[in-house]
Order: sequence, then structure tokens, then C-alpha cells
Amino acid sequence: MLRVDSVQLAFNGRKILQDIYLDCKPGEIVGILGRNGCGKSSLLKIIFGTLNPDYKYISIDDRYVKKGYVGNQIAYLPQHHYLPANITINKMAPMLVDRKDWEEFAAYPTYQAHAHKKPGELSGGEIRQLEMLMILYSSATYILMDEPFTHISPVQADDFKAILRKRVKTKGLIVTDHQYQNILEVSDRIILIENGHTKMIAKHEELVTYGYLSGI
Ligand SMILES: Nc1ncnc2c1ncn2[C@@H]1O[C@H](COP(=O)(O)OP(=O)(O)OP(=O)(O)O)[C@@H](O)[C@H]1O
Repeated sequence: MLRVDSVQLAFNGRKILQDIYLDCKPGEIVGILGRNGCGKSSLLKIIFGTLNPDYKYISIDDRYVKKGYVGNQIAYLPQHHYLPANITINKMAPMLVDRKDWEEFAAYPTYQAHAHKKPGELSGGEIRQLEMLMILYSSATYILMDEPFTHISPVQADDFKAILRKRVKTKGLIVTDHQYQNILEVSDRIILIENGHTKMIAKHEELVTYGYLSGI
């Protein structure tokens, strides 16, 4: 199990995260929701190890994790494109995709259609789909995804949710996006970040109570 506890983060004396607890097991999708600027991206970066907070305790199977990216246990889809613009997809993909899952990955029409192209020749949505597929087919046990549904059309979002459900059989996924309906639909559990704290959401109506949804 991936466990994230007691995260404290402040920027220039302004407290962003102060009472954060979340966990995730292989086999489940944990959805994170929260208003703009509440610290969702920062939290994913802290778990991945690229942002240093004032305090954090992160462990996998009760072993302390200093930097999530070390040892390939955790993979991270950042909010912005990560693929270099000038390297063809079929050169990048074998570096990121787990060898044992290569055939399943390479059979996706999205990969087949764009394998010989460079990201610079693709649309934002096409790049996003390829980036998501490569991360989901990496060897990491835990995958953090920041706004995967952004740039993705509704029908492709539905395809993507099916792929998430397929990959979660062996992985733990933590996903955040402002397209909250997709998050509510695909997640096994929802966590709201509000005023720097994590709140476990048992019923969707609580999202109104906490002021995340207007309830109109
Ligand atoms: N490097 C930084 N220096 C100073 N302040 C920062 C830095 N990075 C983020 N912040 C601030 O910290 C807060 C949390 O940012 P973060 O990007 O984690 O929010 P978010 O919940 O992902 O937002 P959004 O939903 O708008 O993407 C914001 O108020 C942001 O302005």
C-alpha cells in the first residue's frame, strides 16, 4: 500500500497543505478533487518526489519512500505534456512501456495511428492520449495522473476510463481532474482537498456541503 501522511507545504509563508492523509492499494482508483489552487498538483509532485514540502511521510508497504521516482515504483503524468517534441512515438514508447505488456500497448489504435509521428506533429488531445497510455503501461505499481481528461473529447474519455479500469487490476491509481464527473465515475474512493486538509468523501452530496459543487 502507498501511504501519504502528515504533508505540510507552504509557499512564501502561505500554508497550502497542512493535514494530508491518503492511501492507495493496487486494485483501486483514488480520485482527488479540489478547487483551483488548493494544492492537488503540489501533492502529486510531493508524492512523486519532485517537490520538497516542509514535512511528509510517504511509505510503500511500510517502507519509507524518500523520492517516489527512484526505483520506478511510482510513475507520474504531469499536468503539462512531458513527451519531447522531436522524438518519434515509436522511439519513446519502448523506453516507458513495460516489456511484458508491450503487445497489448502496441495494439491500441491510438498508438498504431501515431507511432511514426513526433509529438510536435500531433494535436494536444492525441499527445495526451499517448502520454496516458505510456504511463498506464509503465512498470510502476502506483500511478499519479494530473488532469488526464483535459484535452480529451467525451467519447475518448469513455475509452480512457475503460483503460483505467483495465490497468487498475494490478496497479494503484491516483487521479485528479476538474472534470469531476469523470473522476466520480471512474474512482473507487474520492478525497477532497479543502483548506489544506484531506476529507474522505463518502457521499457525493458532501461535495456540495464542503462547497466544491454549487448544488444548483
Ligand atoms: N513554485 C511555487 N511557488 C509559489 N507558489 C506556488 C508554487 N507552485 C504552486 N504555488 C501555489 O500553491 C497553490 C497550489 O498550487 P497547485 O498547482 O498545487 O494547485 P492545484 O490544486 O493543482 O490547482 P489547479 O486546479 O488550478 O491546477 C496555488 O495557490 C499556487 O499558486
